[in-house]
Amino acid sequence: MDALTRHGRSAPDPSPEPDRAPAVEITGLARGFGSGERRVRAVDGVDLVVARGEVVALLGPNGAGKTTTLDMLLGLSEPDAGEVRVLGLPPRRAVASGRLSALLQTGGLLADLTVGETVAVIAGFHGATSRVAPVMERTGLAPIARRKVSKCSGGEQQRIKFALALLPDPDVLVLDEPTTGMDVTARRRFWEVMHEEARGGRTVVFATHYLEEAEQFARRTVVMNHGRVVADGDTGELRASLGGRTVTATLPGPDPEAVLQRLRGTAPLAGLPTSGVALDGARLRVRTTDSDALAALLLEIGARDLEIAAPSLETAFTALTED
Ligand SMILES: Nc1ncnc2c1ncn2[C@@H]1O[C@H](COP(=O)(O)OP(=O)(O)OP(=O)(O)O)[C@@H](O)[C@H]1O
Repeated sequence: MDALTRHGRSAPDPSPEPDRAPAVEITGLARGFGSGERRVRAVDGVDLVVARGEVVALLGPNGAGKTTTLDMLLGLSEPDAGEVRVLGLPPRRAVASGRLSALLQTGGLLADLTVGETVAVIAGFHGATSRVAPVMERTGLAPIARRKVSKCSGGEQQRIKFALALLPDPDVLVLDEPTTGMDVTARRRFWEVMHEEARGGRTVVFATHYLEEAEQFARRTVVMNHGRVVADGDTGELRASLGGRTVTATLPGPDPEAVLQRLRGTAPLAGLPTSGVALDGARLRVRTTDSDALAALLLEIGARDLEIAAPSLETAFTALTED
């Protein structure tokens, strides 16, 4: 059996893990830095339950509290308040038993070792030497196994860290901005591998700045801002949460302004907020909940190049996190 499959775990975990405990259970989590006036509430009352096998994207602007949350999820720092359980266990026990691992932004690699040596040494710590070859293969490191870590690009070093995170065959994988430094091809390859891992039943929680990564990869997205969860749900629904569609078309005739004025008095444009209507030259752009009726009206008056688009996740994200 492929050493990477989810069913080949040879050493059963002796911990008294409740069978049905969720992959991640975070309750009332809080953590601040500094004191007095300067106190920053980095994480300010976060509740989050992630079911086993879920893939969840954690989105938020810089300083939203994502890394601080992930650090506590991994047992790297202690909360001021609240509790974290991973598979029913305190995070450190989950890490010690190899059921939880991570690819973090920080944490160095030893520059003088080769890629192959790095993976082999860490595999030794985990008692997972049989997984070295399949993990190297899966993460695309086999062709550069003899290269010194110091000669690897930023993206390659991320792949090495990813390989190290896979070595213990974890049930829960936490990734903090995993594709930083990777070019487009490497990012695509990385997510292909992650898809395979998730299909195999691993739970994946990842923080990212790339909205398209959440959109393409995570069925569920959690948006954080100022240390709190401001949205949590199906990624597609979140995208559509602003409601409506954007309808764009080129207006006919020499005086688009006058055409727009006339349209303004007609349903469904009549009554729409001005902020949702923009005219750039002859190109009209309208956000509306009745895109069918608007499209019909525009075609009727001879508008051209009609486009109807759902709001992007980026639009939803900006609306959710702007102050
Ligand atoms: N060790 C620390 N000491 C003081 N302040 C900190 C510390 N770690 C984080 N903070 C502050 O806590 C807040 C949350 O930071 P955090 O790194 O968790 O955000 P983030 O969402 O991961 O941001 P980014 O996307 O930039 O990585 C920020 O205001 C940050 O400056």
